[in-house]
Amino acid sequence: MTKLVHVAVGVIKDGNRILLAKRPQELHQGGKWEFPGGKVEQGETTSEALIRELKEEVNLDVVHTEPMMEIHHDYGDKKVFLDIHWVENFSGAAHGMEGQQVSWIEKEHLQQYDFPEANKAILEKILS
Ligand SMILES: Nc1nc2c([nH]c(=O)n2[C@H]2C[C@H](O)[C@@H](COP(=O)(O)OP(=O)(O)OP(=O)(O)O)O2)c(=O)[nH]1
Ligand SMILES: [Mg+2]
Repeated sequence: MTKLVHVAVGVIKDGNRILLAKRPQELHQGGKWEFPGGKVEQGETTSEALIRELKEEVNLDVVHTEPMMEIHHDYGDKKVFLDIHWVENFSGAAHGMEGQQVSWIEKEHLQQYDFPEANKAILEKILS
């Protein structure tokens, strides 16, 4: 049986730009670009998990998140439940706290990046 992971994912918006981070090579789906986020721990809401993860991963102070969409995806070696929120209310400057590359990308250029398979629907929603 493959494990199921509940992930809080943030589509962080600053005007027309969205924040992307590059997944470290050694992780699941490594080398691909992602929307920052991470596993929801026991007792946390998705929003609480996302606020914690965004501080840990990219050093942003987030005040509020807004549910956007949910995606279930089976990678074969891992099943993920992506609980995706919009993040528009934050302060600070984005920095890759774990040494990962982070980049603000214009919406129109997002399709040029290599994302995990599950992210297709997120891209469509951002561009809709
Ligand atoms: N943060 C994030 N994760 C994504 C996206 N798309 C996508 O399929 N995922 C998957 C990749 C991972 O399997 C999982 C994210 O979990 P994570 O970042 O907490 O897990 P991890 O690989 O760092 O840690 P581990 O489970 O290997 O211990 O969700 C995305 O846009 N953002
Ligand atoms: Mg993570």
